[in-house]
Amino acid sequence: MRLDLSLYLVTDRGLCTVHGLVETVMAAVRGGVTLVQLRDKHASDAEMVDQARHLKAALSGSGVPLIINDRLEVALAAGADGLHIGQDDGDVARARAALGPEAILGLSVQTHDQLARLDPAALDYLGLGPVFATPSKHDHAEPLGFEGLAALVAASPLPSVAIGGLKAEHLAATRQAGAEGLAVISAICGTPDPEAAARAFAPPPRH
Ligand SMILES: Cc1ncc(COP(=O)(O)OP(=O)(O)O)c(N)n1
Ligand SMILES: Cc1nc(C(=O)O)sc1CCOP(=O)(O)O
Ligand SMILES: [Mg+2]
Repeated sequence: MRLDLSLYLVTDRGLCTVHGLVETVMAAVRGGVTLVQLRDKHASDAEMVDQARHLKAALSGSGVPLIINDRLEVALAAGADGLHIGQDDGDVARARAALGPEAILGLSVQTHDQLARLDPAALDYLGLGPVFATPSKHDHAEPLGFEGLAALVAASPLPSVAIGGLKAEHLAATRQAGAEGLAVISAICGTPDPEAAARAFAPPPRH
């Protein structure tokens, strides 16, 4: 499946109180989300496989891939399109070997040391952040700001999305920093109209 990092929705079931998880995601896809990550820190593996299967069915035919956060076994069991792991979430080479060459595999990076150590051949994209402090991830690293983001993007061997406290008003600065896209939770999940919230991230028309 084609990897378009423009607008990456990372889910938080606890914030999808108005429409529920699947309807929130599908509204956001209608609004322009290009990639979806199922992230649930509280669900059991079985619950997450169930959520992933429902999402996968709903996304079928949309061309939008479903990525699983953290849990390789869930990604495999649900037949998801890929996996996103952080620095402490397991071995990239093992994940690639288990998922196969066609799956999408993303890695979180916060520092230049981490960039220098990664194996680009095993990965498809990087999640760089946090740009800003955010209540959506309690254990996040020191915020990068746009200058720090630009320095990481410049040194990155792979396409990247920026993450952490990003809103639609940050689209231009994020692109200016060189990231291919923005990954967001609360700017879409926590809103009463996820379709409109996603649409707000559309780039302005070119003249
Ligand atoms: C696109 C994207 N980028 C970064 C992250 C953060 O991953 P990680 O550092 O493993 O933190 P958790 O999300 O697991 O709390 C991400 N999920 N997605
Ligand atoms: C899941 C996640 N990872 C981050 C990182 O810095 O790696 S920040 C983050 C939370 C992003 O949520 P929001 O868009 O609501 O700020
Ligand atoms: Mg993780």
